[in-house]
Amino acid sequence: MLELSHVSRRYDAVVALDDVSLTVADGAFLALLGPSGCGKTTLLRLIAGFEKVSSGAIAFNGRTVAGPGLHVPPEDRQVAMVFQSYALWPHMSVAENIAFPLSVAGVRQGEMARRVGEALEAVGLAGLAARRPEALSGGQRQRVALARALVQDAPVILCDEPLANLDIHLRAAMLEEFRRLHRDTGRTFIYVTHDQAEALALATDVAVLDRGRLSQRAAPEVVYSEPANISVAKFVGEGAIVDAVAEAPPAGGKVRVRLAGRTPVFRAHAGVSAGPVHVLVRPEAVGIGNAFEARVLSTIYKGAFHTVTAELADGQRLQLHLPSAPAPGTALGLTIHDGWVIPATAESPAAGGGR
Ligand SMILES: Nc1ncnc2c1ncn2[C@@H]1O[C@H](COP(=O)(O)OP(=O)(O)OP(=O)(O)O)[C@@H](O)[C@H]1O
Repeated sequence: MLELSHVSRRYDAVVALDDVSLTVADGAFLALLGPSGCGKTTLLRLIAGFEKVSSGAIAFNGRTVAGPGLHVPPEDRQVAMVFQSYALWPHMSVAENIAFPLSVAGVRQGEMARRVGEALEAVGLAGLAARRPEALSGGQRQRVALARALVQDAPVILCDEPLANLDIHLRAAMLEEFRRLHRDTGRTFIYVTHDQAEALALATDVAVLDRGRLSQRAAPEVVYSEPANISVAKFVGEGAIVDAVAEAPPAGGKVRVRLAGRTPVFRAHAGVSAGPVHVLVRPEAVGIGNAFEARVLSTIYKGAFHTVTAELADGQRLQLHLPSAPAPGTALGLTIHDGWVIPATAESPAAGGGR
């Protein structure tokens, strides 16, 4: 188990990470998610040991590796890292690149050859052992980097946006690859991404960072359907955040709100009290019905459906998916099947609520 306790990292006046505590169970796939500059890479580099904590502590299986006056170097932490840039040696073959960490660790030739062979097999590159990185595609290079991480037998694999440089088709194939390797190897993966679809697809746990602080750490389904605050709600998934007024504190996890002249009942965050609230409404929770009068503002063709932005009577906007595109200005009757009520904060939703 990996445990971070009150970890902060400052660079002069910049607070890159602010009092982050979290635990990662053995065999988990934790996605670190958040907007650019929120501290994801810093957190990964602190775990790897490439950076020192300013305060707080990091422990692997009860052994403290970073803390006040203590900094265990990366090579003694039993972690392996996969970088966005692949970081392969251009003058070495694929096999030599993968063997490199083993030769540094003094592993014998015979065992090295066996382990390199297994790692090549695991990532589907058995036929390319003698190639140089320059003669590989981006996806193949990333597989080499992945094999070099796997070959080390480190129980924790740290991945820093490994798919960011790949085109959309390769990303999908490599997503499958990461998922399969996680399942087959039983290792713990900590995976930095700013792509929420990637995080939701791969992770057993998601940690969302916002300006250096941990906003939420939960299963992907929980982060999606019950975001802890408005920054998580805005960052993960599609949908609109609308202003409403809760009529009373929630009871049994539900609350009645006043919204655009109606009083629907929605699921509610435990921190909600009576008064102004925000409501996250996902497009799949909105359908044609007769609860809310609305008017079509715009549509975007998405292949399998059209994403329609519609304006409610009070001027707030919702999104929904429809099989065909109504013309702008068309009157629509809508129903909202589901909403997630978040306490109102100083931070107000985007103008009009839609994204
Ligand atoms: N070596 C450094 N010196 C000064 N500031 C730094 C340093 N490294 C990171 N920072 C700052 O710390 C904050 C967090 O950076 P970090 O790279 O961890 O964010 P990130 O979430 O990984 O962003 P991105 O998705 O853009 O890679 C940023 O404000 C960044 O400018």
